[in-house]
Amino acid sequence: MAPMGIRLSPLGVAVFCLLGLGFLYHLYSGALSSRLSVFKQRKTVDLRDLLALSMEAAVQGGWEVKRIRMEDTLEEKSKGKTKEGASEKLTKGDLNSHRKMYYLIKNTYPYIQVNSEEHENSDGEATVWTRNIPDEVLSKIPEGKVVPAESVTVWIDPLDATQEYTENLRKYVTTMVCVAVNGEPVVGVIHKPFTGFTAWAMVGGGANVAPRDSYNANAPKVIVSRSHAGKVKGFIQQAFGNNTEIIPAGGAGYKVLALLDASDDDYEKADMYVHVTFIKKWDICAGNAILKALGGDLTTLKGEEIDYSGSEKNPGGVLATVGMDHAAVVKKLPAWDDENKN
Ligand SMILES: Nc1ncnc2c1ncn2[C@@H]1O[C@H](COP(=O)(O)O)[C@@H](OP(=O)(O)O)[C@H]1O
Ligand SMILES: [Mg+2]
Ligand SMILES: [Mg+2]
Ligand SMILES: [Mg+2]
Repeated sequence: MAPMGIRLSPLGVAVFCLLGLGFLYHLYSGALSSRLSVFKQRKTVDLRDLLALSMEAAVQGGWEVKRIRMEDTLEEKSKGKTKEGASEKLTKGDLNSHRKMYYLIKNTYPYIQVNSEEHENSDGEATVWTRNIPDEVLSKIPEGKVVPAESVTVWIDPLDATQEYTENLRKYVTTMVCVAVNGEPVVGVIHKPFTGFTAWAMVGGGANVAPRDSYNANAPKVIVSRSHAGKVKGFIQQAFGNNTEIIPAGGAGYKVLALLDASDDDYEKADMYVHVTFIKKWDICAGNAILKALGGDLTTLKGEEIDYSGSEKNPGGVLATVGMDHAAVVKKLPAWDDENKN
């Protein structure tokens, strides 16, 4: 009798091999994807590159803001009401600028967090940054500064002072980009679409604007909102007296520039900026970064630093100063009762 042997059918061998290969692929792809996710966590970004990109985004958004105003095709709508009941306006200038700015940044760095005031469901622009760093940046910041990509939050205000934009008060209008690292504002860009001026600064790097020579902390000229003022007048008079000069102006970006030496436009020269109603982080982050780079401060009315990560809300008001003792000013302010917190 012939010994019993196992006959392997060629089909069986093929199926067996395929199963084996599948199993190995499963193991390997698991290991590979976990390695890739480690790689992803280690992505980095250079803050000087982000500054140059932010400047480019603010300028490109600004072209749209200017064009829509010149063509008078604002298509003004209301997004709803602020907590205080003012109409929150939205125009084609806000939306077109958002599209330019958001996608330029997001297409260049898809893996960083970008928070814009506006949103849009249509397909975005296919633009990518040219990687050109302006000479004025290279000369003031000779070396880059690399940080982990996951520590970065970018805040975009595609059009600040929309209310004034609808009233054709052009000098108040800006486009803004801010880069925060671990919640701290480090790069700020405020662009003026109608003069073409771009104010920029990087904390610990450089800036193209500077504080004025002197400020009056005892009898200050205080710049405030003209369309979201709330009870700011009484608040300021309680701190500095009934004769305090109060300057109503539009735009959070404009009001920060009014503290500095910017000369592209006709700025009211203010000693401090105070805001008592609710405000969002895209309104104040760029100004905060610029003031911080110049040794100034932008805090809540209790003097607390603002964390530019997470939620967009800033319910604690704003006090912005440069070239003076910020903590001493906070002490002069009336108690802030968080009435705007939600
Ligand atoms: N109470 C409030 N609620 C929501 N947004 C406010 C606000 N007060 C001011 N802002 C926003 O902060 C920016 C500056 O305001 P103001 O000119 O009144 O000082 C404006 O940004 P946008 O124009 O980008 O919406 C405005 O909408
Ligand atoms: Mg708005
Ligand atoms: Mg704004
Ligand atoms: Mg806006």
